[in-house]
Amino acid sequence: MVDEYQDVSPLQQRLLELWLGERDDLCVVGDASQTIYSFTGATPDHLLDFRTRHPGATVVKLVRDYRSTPQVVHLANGLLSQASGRAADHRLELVSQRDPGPEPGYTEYPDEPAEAEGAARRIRDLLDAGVPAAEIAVLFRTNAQSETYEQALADLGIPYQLRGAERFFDRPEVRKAGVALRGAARFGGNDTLLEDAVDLPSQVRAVLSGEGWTPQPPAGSGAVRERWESLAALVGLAQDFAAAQPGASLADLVAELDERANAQHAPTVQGVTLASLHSAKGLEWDVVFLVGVAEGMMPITYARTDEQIEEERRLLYVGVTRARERLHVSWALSRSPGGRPSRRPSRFLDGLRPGSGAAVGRAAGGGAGGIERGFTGAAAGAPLVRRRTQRTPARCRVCGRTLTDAGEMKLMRCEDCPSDMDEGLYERLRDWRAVQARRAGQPAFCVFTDKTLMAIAETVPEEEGELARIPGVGVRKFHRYGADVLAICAGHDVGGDDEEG
Ligand SMILES: Nc1ncnc2c1ncn2[C@@H]1O[C@H](COP(=O)(O)OP(=O)(O)OP(=O)(O)O)[C@@H](O)[C@H]1O
Repeated sequence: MVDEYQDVSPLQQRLLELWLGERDDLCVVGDASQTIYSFTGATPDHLLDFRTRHPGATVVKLVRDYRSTPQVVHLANGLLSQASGRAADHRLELVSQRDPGPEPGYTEYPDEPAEAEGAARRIRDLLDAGVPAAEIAVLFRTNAQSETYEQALADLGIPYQLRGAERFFDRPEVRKAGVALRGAARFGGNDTLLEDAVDLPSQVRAVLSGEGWTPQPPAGSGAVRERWESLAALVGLAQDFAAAQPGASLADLVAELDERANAQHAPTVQGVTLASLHSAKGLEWDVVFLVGVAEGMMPITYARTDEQIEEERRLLYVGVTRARERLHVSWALSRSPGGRPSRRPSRFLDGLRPGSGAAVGRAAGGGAGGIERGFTGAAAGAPLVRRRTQRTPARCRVCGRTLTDAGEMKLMRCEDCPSDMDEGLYERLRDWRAVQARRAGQPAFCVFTDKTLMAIAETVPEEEGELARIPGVGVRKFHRYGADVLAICAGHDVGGDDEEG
């Protein structure tokens, strides 16, 4: 008995033949529309030619779909109706056996971090409504996309597990890059590598060039490309960090990476699944978020030939058919906050998502609703000013001087300008922080650094917007600790006792 027979390689087929010998005692199960491993040499031809090789074989077409709602199946059928090539000639129109459910949702975001935060917020709502974390998955095209989602989930305190890949900061190339960046930060100006690097992103690019990063991606897919994508994700992180914290040094970036790695390493019990589309094969969840469904990612840029494009379509089909009840499809118009909104939603959704032009094949039609515009921060109702989008120069709130030192920016004043800190409040915040850190099993600075606590004790924020604007209070910390901090600032006792459990 062979499952996933559409994806057997010539070697596996040969092994099967050797096992079988002269016998015909064989059953194979497969779906040519789910062929997604052609790049490893696998081919659906063994499945499609089975009847020729075994003329006496009985063919059973399984068209009843017991997994997904009619709405999800409708989209899956719509995707395949536009497919071409040999596999598509053998496609089946699935018929859902389940009760109706919600229409798939489509959300467009201005940038990738906003998309990840949007998905994380929806997941938070689902968890609060009682959906088990194990019934939710976020599926993406490349493993390098995981970091943004790992961070967004960690920001909201949502446990997650990665499937088919190591956590971003555990990957060998990311660890090695971290060591190199740490070394360069320590040597600072004495490092000859950094001689020509004028700003933080170019310093990072210079250091990572020694680790295999190149301005252009390597040709093709596979492990080399995956490693490059990880390094490119680090370069992207450095660019975003430098844009949000003008004047930040390499050492500040290393501290930020450490903080992210710590936050993402919270122990998980049962979590939301983060997986690439390839490693989601054969699995299913009640709720599936298909993210990054934009041209360039889906189909991926290096898919050039018609066959490669068709394989990308099948990959999306695999993703759609993982959802039992709820499916959220999203994409971002630019990679980074403030970037040029040059991306467009995947061509595979043409004619299928509301508001898109007519499809080449039969449109899936149906489905009320439209595309949501996903925003973050204030636009989403939360009074957040996101660190990453902060563009105006930071100024000392005592003397007005432009601040360039990261520590001073956190304090929101020059180190030597007089502090008007409420000492009592500062102490109460420190006590509260110690309790939070113990509960989370993390060092205190992972909750808030001393500088951020000082800035809070000097500002004494009275409302959410004021707190959110304090550097060091990112989205994750705002959501996690904002209510407590505001209550402490208002003089309330938030129960700092460290009860177990
Ligand atoms: N006859 C049935 N009655 C009720 N539920 C069924 C029946 N057959 C399958 N299911 C359910 O449908 C879902 C999908 O089944 P299964 O995983 O076997 O499908 P599959 O064809 O292998 O899917 P894929 O290849 O797309 O991963 C599972 O949750 C399974 O329990």
